[in-house]
Amino acid sequence: MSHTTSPFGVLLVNLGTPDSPTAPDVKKFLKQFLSDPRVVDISPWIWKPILNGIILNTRPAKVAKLYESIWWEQGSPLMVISQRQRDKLAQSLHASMGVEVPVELGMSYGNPSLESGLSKLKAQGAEKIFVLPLYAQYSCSTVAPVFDAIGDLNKTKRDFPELRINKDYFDHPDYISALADSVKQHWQSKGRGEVLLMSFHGVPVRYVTEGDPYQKQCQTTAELVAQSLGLTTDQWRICFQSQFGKEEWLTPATDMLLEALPAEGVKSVDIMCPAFSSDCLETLEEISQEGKASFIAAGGERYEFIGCLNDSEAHISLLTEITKQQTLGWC
Ligand SMILES: C=CC1=C(C)c2cc3[nH]c(cc4nc(cc5[nH]c(cc1n2)c(C)c5CCC(=O)O)C(CCC(=O)O)=C4C)c(C)c3C=C
Ligand SMILES: [Fe+2]
Ligand SMILES: [Fe+2]
Repeated sequence: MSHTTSPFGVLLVNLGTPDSPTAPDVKKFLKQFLSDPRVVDISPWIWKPILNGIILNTRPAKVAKLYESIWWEQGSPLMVISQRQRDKLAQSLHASMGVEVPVELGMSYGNPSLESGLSKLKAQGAEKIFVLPLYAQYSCSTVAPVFDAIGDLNKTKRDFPELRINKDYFDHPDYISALADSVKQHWQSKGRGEVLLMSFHGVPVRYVTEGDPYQKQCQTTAELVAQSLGLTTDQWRICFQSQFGKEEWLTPATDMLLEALPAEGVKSVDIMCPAFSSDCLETLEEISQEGKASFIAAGGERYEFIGCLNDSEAHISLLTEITKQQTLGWC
C-alpha cells in the first residue's frame, strides 16, 4: 500500500460534550453552547440574564448527575465514540484511496476545539480541508454554527485553506441502508416490537417556519428507513426529543408519545435516534433509560433501544463514501 500523503485532510465535527461529569465542567460546556445565538436566538438582553442568572446556576448540577450515569471509564461516550470514528475513518480512507488522509476531530463547543482540529490538519500538511459535520439532517442550530465558526477562525488569517463543508446526508442511500440494517440486526437479536419509533432531536418550531429544512429532512429520513424495512404506516412513528425551554418545539414530543402509546394499545416498541451519529447523553440517558421508565410506567410492556451507528462498519463506510464523493478532484 502506498504511503503518499493526500493534499487534503478531513475535519470530523460533532457538537461536543463536557470534559468530566462534574458541575463545573458541565457549566463551562453549557455556557459556551447556550451562548451561541444559532442555538438560542432570542435577544441577548433577554437571554443573558436568564442564562447566567438561572440556567447556569441550576442546570449544571442536575445534568452532571445524568452525565455521571452514562459516563464510561475512558470518558464521555460521545467523545470516546468520536475518537473511534476518527481512527477508523482514517484507516478506511487509507485503504480505499491508497493515500494517507489525515482525519482530526473538532467539536463546536468544548474540547477538542474546531481550531485545534484545523491546526492539527495543517501540521500534517493538509492544504485543503473537507469538513464533515456528523449531523445527517441540516439544522440552523447544529450545522450552521460550524460554517460560522470556521469563517470566524479565518477572519484573523492572511491565508486560508481551500474548504468544502458537507451540509447534510439525510437521504444518502448508504445512510438509509445503515440505519435499516441496524434495525434488522436489532430485531434478530432482541425480537421485534409492534412499532418502530424514530426519535429525532427537536428544535423550536419557529426555526422551521423561518426556513430551517431540518423537520423536512427528518421526515424524509424516517420515510426512507420505513420504506426500506417494508413497514406499513401503523408500524412506525416519528417523534422529537430533548425539548429545552418554554418555546413551542417540534411535535410529537417523544416523552409525550411514550406516555400515550400504551393507552392506544401499543405495548411493545423499538426506538432509534437517527439524528445522532454517536450515542450520547440524549440517547443513553434520555431515550434508553428515562424513556423506558416512562413507557413502562404508562403501561408499556417491552421497550428496546437501538443504539446509534457509532463506529460500526456501515457507518464508517458511509463516512468514507461521503468523503470520497465530496473531495472528487482533490486527490
Ligand atoms: C437550547 C436548545 C437546543 C437545541 C436547539 C439543540 C439542538 C440539537 N442538539 C443536537 C445534539 C446534541 N445535543 C446535545 C446536548 C444538549 N443539547 C441542548 C440543547 C439544544 N440542542 C442542551 C442544553 C444539551 C446539554 C445537555 C443538557 O443540558 O440537557 C448533545 C451532546 C450530548 C452529550 O453526550 O454530551 C448532542 C449530540 C442536535 C442533533 C440538535 C438539532 C438538530
Ligand atoms: Fe441538543
Ligand atoms: Fe436532553
